[in-house]
Amino acid sequence: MDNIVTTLDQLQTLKPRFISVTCSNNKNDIEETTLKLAGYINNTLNIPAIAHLPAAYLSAEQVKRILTELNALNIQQVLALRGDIIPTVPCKKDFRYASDLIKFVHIQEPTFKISGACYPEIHPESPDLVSDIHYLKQKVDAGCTQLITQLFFDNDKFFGFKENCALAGINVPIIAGIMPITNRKQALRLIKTTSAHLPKKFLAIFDKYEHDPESLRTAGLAYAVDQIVDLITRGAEGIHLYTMNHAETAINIQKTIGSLFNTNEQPSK
Ligand SMILES: NC(=O)C1=CN([C@@H]2O[C@H](COP(=O)(O)OP(=O)(O)OC[C@H]3O[C@@H](n4cnc5c(N)ncnc54)[C@H](O)[C@@H]3O)[C@@H](O)[C@H]2O)C=CC1
Ligand SMILES: Nc1nc(=O)c2c([nH]1)NC[C@@H]1CN(c3ccc(C(=O)N[C@@H](CCC(=O)O)C(=O)O)cc3)CN21
Repeated sequence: MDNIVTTLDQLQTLKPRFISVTCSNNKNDIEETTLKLAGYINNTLNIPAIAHLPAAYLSAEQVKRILTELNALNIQQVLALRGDIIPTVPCKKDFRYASDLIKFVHIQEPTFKISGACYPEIHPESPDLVSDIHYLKQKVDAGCTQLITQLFFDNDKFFGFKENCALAGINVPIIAGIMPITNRKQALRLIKTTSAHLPKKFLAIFDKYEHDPESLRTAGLAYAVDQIVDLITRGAEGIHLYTMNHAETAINIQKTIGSLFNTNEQPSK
């Protein structure tokens, strides 16, 4: 917890438009972890916080209580998720899909800004693109005010996805989720859970610096910077950095291309 607070204090100096605080379905500890940290970000650092709310394993009563606690902390933004399914643990019945949760939050707390997750390369459980976009439209119609993407390394996938969203009448801002590679093991673990296409240029970095963590970090950061410049210049509405609790990643990006962020998001975790 102390480490995270130090990281957050460093991130504050970057004045991001928001900082989101993740939460795992695995642990069932949203009140002690996510809410506490979100409260610190929102009320001590004065940076708007978005609390991740994965609800597949929560009851409506539990979500109600969490929303009340968020209100008490003066936080009115959530990332409404189903979250990762734990194969050995059956889900609760109230929020089978994120759209069920979005509807519920929208009714309970009509003033909340609700973000939803989206998948430029299709959610791994979706049978095809059409059904994925169909259910994404349902999430937006249920009350999402913005979408944040799963991490990706190939910008063309993102822009293709944005076109498909526009065709489907999905008109809310789509914030691009970028994970600068700082740690090989951690990156591989997360990439495995996504269907992210790894471009040749990206794989070359991974191969060349397999045994050189310092150079991997340097090259990974440069890759992210290149990706972000391309996203901004081609019209992305915002960038969300998955900083994995490493403030220096965001600080380095700010130093290099911070002036491009005037009209864009630049948050973390
Ligand atoms: N803290 C975070 O940032 C976390 C993010 N995640 C991400 O969240 C993902 C799952 O959550 P969400 O995207 O919110 O889930 P979601 O409910 O929007 O979608 C999950 C899957 O169900 C499908 N689906 C959605 N609504 C449906 C419906 N009514 N009928 C049939 N199928 C439907 C979707 O196309 C997708 O394949 C995980 O796979 C993971 O990538 C997971 C945990 C934490
Ligand atoms: N499938 C999936 N699940 C997620 O939870 C998730 C996504 N995708 N995509 C976007 C973000 C990124 N998230 C992340 C990414 C990394 C860590 C992480 O660094 N975890 C630590 C372990 C933390 C712990 O459990 O103590 C690690 O070392 O991997 C956590 C959440 C959550 N989100």
